[in-house]
Parts: sequence; C-alpha cells; structure tokens
Amino acid sequence: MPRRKLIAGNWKMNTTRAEAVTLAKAVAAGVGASPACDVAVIPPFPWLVPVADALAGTAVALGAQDVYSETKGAFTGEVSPGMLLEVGCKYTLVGHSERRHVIGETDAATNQKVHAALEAGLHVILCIGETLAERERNLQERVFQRQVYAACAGLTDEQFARLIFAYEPVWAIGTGKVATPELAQEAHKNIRARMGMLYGDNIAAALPILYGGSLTGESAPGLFAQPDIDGGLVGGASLKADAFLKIVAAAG
Ligand SMILES: O=C(CO)COP(=O)(O)O
Repeated sequence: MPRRKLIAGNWKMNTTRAEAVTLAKAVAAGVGASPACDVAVIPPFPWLVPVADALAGTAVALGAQDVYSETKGAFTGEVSPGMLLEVGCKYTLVGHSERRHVIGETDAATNQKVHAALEAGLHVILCIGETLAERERNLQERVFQRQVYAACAGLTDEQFARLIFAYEPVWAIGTGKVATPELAQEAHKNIRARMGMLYGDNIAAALPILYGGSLTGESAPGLFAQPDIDGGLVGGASLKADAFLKIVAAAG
C-alpha cells in the first residue's frame, strides 16, 4: 500500500493564544474537507485546548511537541500521554533535536516516551538526525543506527503501525540550509534499510519518514518527489498559513 504523506507544523515555543487560534483556523480553511495528504499542527502545550476547539470538525489533526513516559503521579511539569489524548491530540513528537541537544534528553528517555505514547494510543513522530559536526565526520549513518535502535527497542509489530519518523538534520533546522533532495533521499533510504534489517521489510516499507529542516514551499516539491520522503515536519514556515499551505499543496 502506498504511504500517505503527512505534513505537520511544529510551532515550537511561538504564537500567542490569539495567534494560535487564528493560524489553526486559517490552516483548516486552506486545507479543506478532504486534503490529498494528512495535515497536523503542533502548538505549544497551553494552546492545545483552544486550538483543538478551533480545529473541531476540520480535516486538520492536533499534535503535541513532547510527552512524558509515565501515566500520572509526582512528575512536576510533565504531561502524560492520556492528558494529550483527552485534549484531542492524535500525534506527539518525541526526541526532537531541540529536546535532545538543548534540553539534554537521552536515547533511553526517548525510548520510554515512545513506549508510553504508543501504548496510550497516540501516533508518535520520532525525530532523528545528525549534527553538523557528525555529518562533517561522516558519522550520520552511525547516528541513525544509534537513535533508531535505541528509540524503537521493545516495540511490538502492532505499535509500529502508529510510528512515524522525521529525519531532521540538525544543521538544517532553522538555518535556511535545506538538505538537497538527493542528500535527504539517501538518508531516508538508509534509515528505511536499517529498519528493514532490525524489524523486517514489511515494517520498513510501511513506515512514513518525514523530512524536516528549513522546509519551504519552494523546496518541498523536489523533496516530496523522492521515493522515500513521505512528507514534512515544518518549523518556521508553519507559522504563516500561506507558507504552510504551499507545503501541504506540494504533498498533494
Ligand atoms: O525543527 C523543525 C521542525 O520540527 C524544523 O524547523 P525549521 O523548519 O524552522 O528549520
């Protein structure tokens, strides 16, 4: 079965409440009732509820930027998978490079979050990717191996059906330096091959792998034409409805 593309807008720590609601409504209006790809927006935690209300009855899904690995209890400042589901999230990001490199999240923590989120019924967008220093030393394939192996350890076949990868080379995030279609395709192909070796060809073939890193309406068509690129995780360009909708259109 061909993989359906997904375009997800990661708003990061941006927007006021009013801006978030306006942006969500504009995206939903632009996407229409039956888009050719799946579309999601991923606002900051405090805006999940008002954005869920703005998206009610539309074709745009809601996602969270992070999740905790426990269901409840004394974990000050954390948010459980069940809470995300209750406010209407379909997706959650796990292991975004800003969490790994700015906040210090480990591979082990990423694995626990993936388990907890999938067990609760969320779809997980697992982010992986090498830093500039790692690419300069040609270490990207080792990084994929380590991140993929660690994050997916112990998952069941049924859980893989709700797992999505996002390849986000750290050097391309927020820098304007988008990966070329050839470079991104090579990385995605490599990641899929690794998943095939670890978990079998059926799981690897069904796994959507999104590209993220300075994606725009101009760069999206070339990237989305690649056989192993199944959509995009969009940062900066997801904060303007028209720029985000151009990327959605390129996935159609
Ligand atoms: O990190 C990203 C999405 O999660 C990419 O961000 P930019 O599109 O701003 O480079």
